[in-house]
Amino acid sequence: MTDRTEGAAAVRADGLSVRRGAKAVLQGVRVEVPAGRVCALIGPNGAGKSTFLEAAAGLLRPHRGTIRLLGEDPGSHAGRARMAFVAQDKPLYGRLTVAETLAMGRDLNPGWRPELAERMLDERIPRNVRVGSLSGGQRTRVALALALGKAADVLLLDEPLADLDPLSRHHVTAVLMADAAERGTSILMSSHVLAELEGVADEVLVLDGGLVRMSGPVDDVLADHRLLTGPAPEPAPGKRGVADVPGLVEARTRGRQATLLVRGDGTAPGGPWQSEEPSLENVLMSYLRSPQAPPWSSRPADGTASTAGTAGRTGAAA
Ligand SMILES: Nc1ncnc2c1ncn2[C@@H]1O[C@H](COP(=O)(O)OP(=O)(O)OP(=O)(O)O)[C@@H](O)[C@H]1O
Repeated sequence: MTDRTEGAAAVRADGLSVRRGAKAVLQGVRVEVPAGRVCALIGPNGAGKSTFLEAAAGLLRPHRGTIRLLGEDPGSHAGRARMAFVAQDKPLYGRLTVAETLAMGRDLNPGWRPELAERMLDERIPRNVRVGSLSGGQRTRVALALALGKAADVLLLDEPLADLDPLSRHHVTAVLMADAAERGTSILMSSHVLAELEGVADEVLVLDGGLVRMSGPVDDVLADHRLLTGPAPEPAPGKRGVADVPGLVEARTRGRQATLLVRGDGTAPGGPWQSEEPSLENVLMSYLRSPQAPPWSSRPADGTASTAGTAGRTGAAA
């Protein structure tokens, strides 16, 4: 690591706007993903996740603002050398065998580490078959092996788990976490598999409509939210309802039972309420279902409107 980039964020976007054709996809994104962490990039279809990853990989240039990868311009030689990117469609040369693909990785990357690449594969992926004849999930494993073998400082992975069976997902996440722990690799990976991010991601970045909805450490996200479950208060004129709860992100009612996700300590009228720490999936689902809830960030420098612990009235969804 050079002095210039020592201590730099894995990815830092400052007022980042990216267009695709005439469409403004990312709109002034300001966010910092710390180095040495596994960050889950979440958001609905069309949110701008792939666009953000492609900008971080130097494949799309900003229309406005900047994006830096470990302090480097991702389009520069230094930026490209420190990063490996696996695109959503996992492009590979179908006519090469798996062994030839790995040999190509070795020839193209001076720091190639064959033992790291091998961790992504197993005996069910024969080395002598053409990549074009592998299943989608097997091709994903080969694309991830190429990325891991490069021994890059930052891995940018676009839906690496999407077409993997449950065992392969488990294997791939274990290999990625081991790489992060052993080499301090920074990993930014998009995913729709929210339940499987728990225990894997230590940071979360949520995009929606090209804007940041949430960013920060998972521990802070969980510590700053509560899940309240109890009898829904009877609506009555002049009486506080669940929609008035301070810091409310989302209220859902089923029959007489209400479940509220609130920021901060979150007290609600009526009750008794059972208060518990939500799962990461609880929190992410509530934010994705409640576009009116203000963004959340533990880092005031990030491009969200409020910070952890600042519970305010945020609206309700039944
Ligand atoms: N090659 C392209 N040309 C023009 N517009 C594009 C192109 N690729 C994506 N877009 C548009 O950019 C927006 C963001 O797309 P992007 O692929 O970044 O979203 P995403 O969050 O990765 O979605 P998904 O979860 O479906 O993969 C969408 O509205 C999409 O229509």
